[in-house]
Amino acid sequence: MTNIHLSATPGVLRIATRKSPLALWQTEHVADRLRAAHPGLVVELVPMSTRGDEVLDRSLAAIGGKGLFLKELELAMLRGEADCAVHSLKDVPMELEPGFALPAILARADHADAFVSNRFDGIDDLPQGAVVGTSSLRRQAQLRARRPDLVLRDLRGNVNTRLARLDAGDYDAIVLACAGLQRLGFDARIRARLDAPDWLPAPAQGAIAVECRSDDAATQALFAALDDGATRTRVEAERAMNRALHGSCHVPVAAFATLDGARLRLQGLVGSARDGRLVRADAEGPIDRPGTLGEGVARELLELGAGELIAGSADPDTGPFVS
Ligand SMILES: NCc1[nH]cc(CCC(=O)O)c1CC(=O)O
Repeated sequence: MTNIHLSATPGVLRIATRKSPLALWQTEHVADRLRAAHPGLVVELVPMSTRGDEVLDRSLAAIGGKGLFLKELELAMLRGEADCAVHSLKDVPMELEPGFALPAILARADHADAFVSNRFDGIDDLPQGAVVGTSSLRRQAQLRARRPDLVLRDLRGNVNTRLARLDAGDYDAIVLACAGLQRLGFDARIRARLDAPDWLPAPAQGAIAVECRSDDAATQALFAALDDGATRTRVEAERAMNRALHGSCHVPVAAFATLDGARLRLQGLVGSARDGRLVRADAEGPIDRPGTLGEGVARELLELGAGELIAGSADPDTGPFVS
């Protein structure tokens, strides 16, 4: 694949990435897949120091800004410093910045959440009043619904930091994504998978997406080989539901779609991290209309009172939490 013209140096593709261990793993993974699909193509990583520190991220979320680190990587693409960027799709805003596209959504890894603890086997095994760490409103709402007695404490930082805080004894258990743990070699830390239909993941959890400029046809052509149609269909339904609820990764919204032949099934949930109220809905539709299915489930959730739960989820003092 040497005849494709790339904007900067012909034959070289530069991928912007954040510097966290999970972001670097995911970007290396995409780079390896790309090299395998296009022998001779030179793929380089452009690790970026983002200003997306947690304080800033939180204050931006509070005023309605979203995913600061995405903006940084997009700026790099606009400046011509990188051709594309790799993201966890669950952290990508429902509305992309104008002028950007997702040319590849990779085959989904494990979509489920993980219960991680050094002492207990699962949520139901926790003693009365146990302390569980997670800053995700979605995870907090589902924990509260199942175990109103638990003490939920904030837990931020990258996967490695969160595990270190568990090991330091700050929590009895924490909840993380299985996919992130598995990618970083921490499979053995998963004590229980929290899975559908009882427990639902974030929309698009476990899926990696590549972003590039929508006018960059050469980069889009290179990534076609990495796109997984089944995953794209499923996450489109999940993200359409979240979009219709005006969701982001800062609201207690969960969604999980599955494919069964030509049928697409979507389960959705909206909750309250404060009192554990949950509303659930699910529906089935044809695989060629994922957006319609997502919007339909969102409408059902709104009829069940999801709007009030979402509006009541933002903490007036600290702003919404980050997942
Ligand atoms: N918000 C951080 C984040 N973004 C994506 C993942 C996991 C990987 C994935 O969903 O693909 C994680 C860590 C976690 O939630 O435990």
